[in-house]
Amino acid sequence: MKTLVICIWGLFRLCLSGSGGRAGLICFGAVLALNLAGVYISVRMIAWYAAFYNALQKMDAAAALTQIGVFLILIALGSGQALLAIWVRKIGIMHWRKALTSAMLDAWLNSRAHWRLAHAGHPDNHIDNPDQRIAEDCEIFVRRLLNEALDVITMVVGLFTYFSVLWSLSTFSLPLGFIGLDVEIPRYMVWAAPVYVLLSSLATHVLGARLMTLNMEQQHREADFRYALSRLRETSSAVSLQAGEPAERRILDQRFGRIVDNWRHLIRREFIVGCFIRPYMMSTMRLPLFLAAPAYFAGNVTLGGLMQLNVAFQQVTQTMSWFIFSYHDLAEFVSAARRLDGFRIRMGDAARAPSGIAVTHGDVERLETRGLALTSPHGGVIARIPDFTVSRGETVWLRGASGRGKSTLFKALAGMWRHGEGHIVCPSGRTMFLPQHPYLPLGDLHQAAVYPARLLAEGEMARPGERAFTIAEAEALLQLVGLGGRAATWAPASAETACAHGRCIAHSSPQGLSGGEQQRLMLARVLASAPDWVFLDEATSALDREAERELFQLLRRRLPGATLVIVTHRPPPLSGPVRTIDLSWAEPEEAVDVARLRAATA
Ligand SMILES: Nc1ncnc2c1ncn2[C@@H]1O[C@H](COP(=O)(O)OP(=O)(O)OP(=O)(O)O)[C@@H](O)[C@H]1O
Repeated sequence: MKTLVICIWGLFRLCLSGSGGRAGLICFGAVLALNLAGVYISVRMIAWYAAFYNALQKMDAAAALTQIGVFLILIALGSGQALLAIWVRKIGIMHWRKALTSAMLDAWLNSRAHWRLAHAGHPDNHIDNPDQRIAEDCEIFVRRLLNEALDVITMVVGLFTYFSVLWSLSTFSLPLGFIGLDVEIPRYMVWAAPVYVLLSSLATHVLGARLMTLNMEQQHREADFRYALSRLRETSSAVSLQAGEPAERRILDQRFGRIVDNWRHLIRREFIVGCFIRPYMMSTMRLPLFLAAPAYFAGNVTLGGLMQLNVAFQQVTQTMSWFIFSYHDLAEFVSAARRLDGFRIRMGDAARAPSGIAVTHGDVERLETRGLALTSPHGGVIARIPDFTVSRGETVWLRGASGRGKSTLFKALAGMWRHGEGHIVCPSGRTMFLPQHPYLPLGDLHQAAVYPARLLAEGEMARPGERAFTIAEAEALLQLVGLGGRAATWAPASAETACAHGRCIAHSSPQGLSGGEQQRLMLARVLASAPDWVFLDEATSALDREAERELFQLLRRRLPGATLVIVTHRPPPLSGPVRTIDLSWAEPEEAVDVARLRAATA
């Protein structure tokens, strides 16, 4: 329980971060005030019952007519209060969700936690479906937090109010002579309400305890299924070419089957809890009438008083029954909070994870590795890298057989790969790594050409110090790499549209470009970024020899002072001097003592 409170408090503090947090707090206060106004209207409504039914009992038509007018005013006020509270509540949810999502995105993207979590290696550090946690759990957490917190506060205030009304109305006692006891229970209607609710809450908890775990599991399985579907959408060309649809279907069926399995348990459990909650809800409407009937027949209370008592009792039981009615919502809230908190902790751990490889930043002139050994996350040795130094302006070909650790070496040079030992002195200038598999971001082709820089909208100016490009500049870059005019005609195979800067753009998928075209696009990005150091990991493997030669010459012409570190399986077709560093002999001769590495870096 203590850890749950700490976890909810930690997430709540994230909701309060930034300007959205303050705006959400103001909304919270406004809804609270409206809810308290709602309690006041309910108390007036209880009094109305006595006035109206007494007027009916006395056959006083004029008084009854007046009470109908009062009723209409109360209904108008109550409806206005309820609608306004819902509206402000939703605005508050929006503000806090924005703050929480932003904090989660920061944690996920900063310190490359997103990469480290995906490549954690150890199953204990693995985190499933971060997309679901950020998109869905943040929304559930904020919505439930705001709703339940407001309900609890309103409930406590309402409870005192309704209780005092019930106390003032229940002046009569219940003689227990009918069960042979010579005692009376004074104000028995007051005691009946909490006893009834407490027993019912206990029963609900016992019956519904498993709902929490089942709900959590359901969200987890739903996210797994969604992930498989979106992955199929992204890789549909590869699946189709290999006629992999039946295999995909099997995977999807299996994942959906897991949803159905859990769903069955969930439905069964909800049914069991419902078997209790339904009659409970219905009985609270009539129970007070039955309980107060002896007092009515004994002449201790009028018809109006009976109706007033009925409503006051209902208000007390309904308010106290918050726990019972909200059980499902609370279960969902707790599971979302736990998932989010687990995610937050893992992201923090991933960002702080010690590295066996010491990376320091020297001057812009030099890249150096000393005693570098790369291991897998599980500790197996991937490669020992021979010591090498690369100077500014050089062109270096890193060669080595497939699987020798070239891409992993690049990741280590980029400061991402932490498993292993040794020392890297990185150059301090602007660096760019082109990965082996081209990446196309969401957005149009112009945006993709200047990624990760920003594409300016028509007439927009770059912010001071910002690297941003106009559409004309992006088009010029595309022309340089042989993709001129493609942005206008390009219709990606699976496109969805979204509106940005007032115009609709196609969300691209790699299927819209050939492999070679995707690599050309990546090289346009290098020209846009104009880095001092360029690391190309088989970045031209899909191009024919002539196109490869042209593009390398283009790179050299446009970036004459840049260092090119190239990983390819065939010699890069460059006319100038190219130094070769051979990684082939870098096969491990002995296993790296991973325990020693961990101890050294802890
Ligand atoms: N996250 C990881 N977990 C475990 N092993 C990994 C991981 N990433 C890479 N490896 C292993 O490290 C070895 C080197 O992989 P890497 O991709 O660096 O090779 P490469 O030299 O670039 O190969 P290729 O020329 O085929 O692209 C491979 O055996 C690979 O399975």
